[in-house]
Amino acid sequence: MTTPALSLKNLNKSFGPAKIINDVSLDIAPGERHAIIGPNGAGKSTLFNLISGLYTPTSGTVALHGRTISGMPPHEINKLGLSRSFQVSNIFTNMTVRENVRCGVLHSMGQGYAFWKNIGSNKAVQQKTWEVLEHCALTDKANVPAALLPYADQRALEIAITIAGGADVILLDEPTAGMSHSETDRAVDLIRRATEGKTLVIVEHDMGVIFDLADRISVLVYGEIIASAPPSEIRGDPAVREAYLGDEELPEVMA
Ligand SMILES: Nc1ncnc2c1ncn2[C@@H]1O[C@H](COP(=O)(O)OP(=O)(O)OP(=O)(O)O)[C@@H](O)[C@H]1O
Repeated sequence: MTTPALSLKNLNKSFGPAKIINDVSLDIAPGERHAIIGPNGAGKSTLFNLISGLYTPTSGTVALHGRTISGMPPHEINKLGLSRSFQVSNIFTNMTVRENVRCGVLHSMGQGYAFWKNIGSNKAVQQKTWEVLEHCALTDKANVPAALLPYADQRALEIAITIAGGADVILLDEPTAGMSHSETDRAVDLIRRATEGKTLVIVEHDMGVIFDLADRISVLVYGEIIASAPPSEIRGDPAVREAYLGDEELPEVMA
C-alpha cells in the first residue's frame, strides 16, 4: 500500500477538562483532495492546528509521508512539505503581489525571508514566482500593493503564497469565506488548478465547494469523525444527515 501523504492516528486534544478532538484516525492518500466538514465548534480548526504543528496533541500522532511530525514546530513541518493557509489573511499588505509570492518562493528555497540579500535578480526565484502568479491568475496584478487588492484577490494571493512554498500537502482553512457566488466559483477553479498533483486538505463551510472539489469527505462532529467517504456516499449517510439536522439546516447539496 502507498504511504499516506498524511496519517492521523488516535489523535486526541483536550483543553483542560474539555475534550475537543476525540480519537481521530484518518489516512489521506497522496494527490487526494480531502474535505473536513462539520457543524460550528466541531473541532475543524483545532484539527488543522494539530496537523500544522500549532498545537501539540494530548495523545496520538500525525505523520507526513510516513514521518511523525506531531510535536515538531510549524516551521519544521513546513520545511518537510506541508503548508497551511489561515481563515484570516496572512499576506504582507504593504508589499506588492509579486513580492508576497516571492517571499513564499524564497522561503521554500531555504532562504527564509532574506530581504537583505540581492536575490531579486535570481533567475530561478523570478521564474518560480512568475509561475505561481500565472497559476493563480495574478500576473496582471503583480505590481499592485496587496492592500489594494479586492478581497477575493487577497484570498487568491493567500493561496498563491501557500503553494509558492513548494509544499506537496496543502491545508486550506475556509478559502472561500466571505466570497460572492462568482468569486467562489473563481476560487474553486484556482484551488483546483493550483493544487493539481498535490494533496489538499480543506475545511470549508460552503457545501457546494466541498461537493464540487473533494474526492473524499470526513465529517467531524463533537471532535469525532463520524463518516469518511466519497461525496456521493456522504450525501446519503443517515448519521451525517442527522448530525447536520440536529445542528443547522441541511445544506442544499445534501438535501
Ligand atoms: N485554545 C483553545 N482553548 C480552549 N478551547 C479551545 C481552544 N481552541 C478551540 N477551543 C474550543 O474547541 C472547540 C472547537 O473549536 P474549533 O475552532 O476547532 O471548531 P471549528 O469546527 O473550527 O468551528 P468553526 O466551524 O466555527 O470555525 C470550541 O468549543 C472552541 O471553543
